[in-house]
Amino acid sequence: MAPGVAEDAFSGNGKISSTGYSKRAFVTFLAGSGDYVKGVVGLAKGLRNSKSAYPLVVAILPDVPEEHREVLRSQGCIVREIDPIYPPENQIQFAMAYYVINYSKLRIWNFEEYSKMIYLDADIQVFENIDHLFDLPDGFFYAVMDCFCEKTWSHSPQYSIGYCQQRPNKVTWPAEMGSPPPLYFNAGMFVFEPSRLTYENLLQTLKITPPTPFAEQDFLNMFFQKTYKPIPLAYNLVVAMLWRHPENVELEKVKAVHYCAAGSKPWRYTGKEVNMDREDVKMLVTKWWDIYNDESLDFDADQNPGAPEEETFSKSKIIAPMPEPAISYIPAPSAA
Ligand SMILES: O=c1ccn([C@@H]2O[C@H](COP(=O)(O)OP(=O)(O)O[C@H]3O[C@H](CO)[C@H](O)[C@H](O)[C@H]3O)[C@@H](O)[C@H]2O)c(=O)[nH]1
Ligand SMILES: O[C@H]1[C@H](O)[C@@H](O)[C@H](O)[C@@H](O)[C@H]1O
Ligand SMILES: [Mn+2]
Repeated sequence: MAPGVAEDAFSGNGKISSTGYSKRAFVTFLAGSGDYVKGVVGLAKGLRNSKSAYPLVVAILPDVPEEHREVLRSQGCIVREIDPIYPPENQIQFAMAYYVINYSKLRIWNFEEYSKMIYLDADIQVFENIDHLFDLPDGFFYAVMDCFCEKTWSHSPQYSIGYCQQRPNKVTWPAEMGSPPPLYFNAGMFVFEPSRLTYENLLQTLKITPPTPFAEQDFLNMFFQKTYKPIPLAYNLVVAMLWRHPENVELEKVKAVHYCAAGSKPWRYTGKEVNMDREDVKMLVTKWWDIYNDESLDFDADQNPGAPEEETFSKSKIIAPMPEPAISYIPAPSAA
């Protein structure tokens, strides 16, 4: 059990409380005209398959084409356009060049019509109901601890000495390197409370925070360091855990899988990249496709009168404009 979280917080059955229904939602993020829209469609269907009681909001950047917005609406998603957010200019190299667009995710703290949300990357699939996470006590930031062993971490001191918080006693943190790094979460999945105050604080803090390799993931880790509470790996199985820390993985208990390792995105999967020929990876990719291709999981507007919301409401209609920071920006590359 993750430190700091009561066992019974994970035994909920996903029932809707009479007051909480409209104030809770899942939220994902979509940028560009590429194939991540498939991930969002898969996720919407996966949430339906898991009998979730809550809708999926898709925070989209202006560069998402109208056909893709229409596909998302036809799958029951609530489409919300957001303006991009850029970090202060800096010469830093992101672990992946496109991570820069992920700072725009900070806009979801401004979705104040929801009291609690669960953020999921578009390359996550939910295989079992996780609605009970909405019942976790307010006031904390919940997410799954990351692993530092993949090459994407090669820039870090953790990677250079072979230290990973997933097995902190194998290589211990050397005293001469100071105190060990604080617990670090993967920002592909987290439970949070939208709040105007937090949102403004995030944007103000970003203005004075130089970008770092994991972009908004590093930033959120810094910002929520004191309120972060780890939750079990089953809520965001970063696929590399299968070969880096198999002793920590109980595959049959996994509820959400994060296809983030190189070559593992199901809609791009070829099986050729390193580790991609593993049987467990093939099985998880097949399970993703089974949901994506299952027509019985398509949204049925007749069964859901009134949903999804008719209109794609843009930020300008519902949110008072946020002044842009008076600093120079790194231009965002078009999304991969
Ligand atoms: O062209 C793109 C690229 C990304 N995305 C969105 O951005 C998310 C993040 O991208 P990836 O899933 O490809 O990235 P990783 O899983 O490797 O990224 C991890 O590190 C990132 C650092 O910026 C973010 O924190 C991200 O949430 C976290 O899971 C996607 O799921 C998707 O929702 C798009 O919509 N279009
Ligand atoms: O967010 C990143 C990303 O998901 C990478 O693919 C993974 O290797 C890292 O551990 C993680 O920090
Ligand atoms: Mn991801």
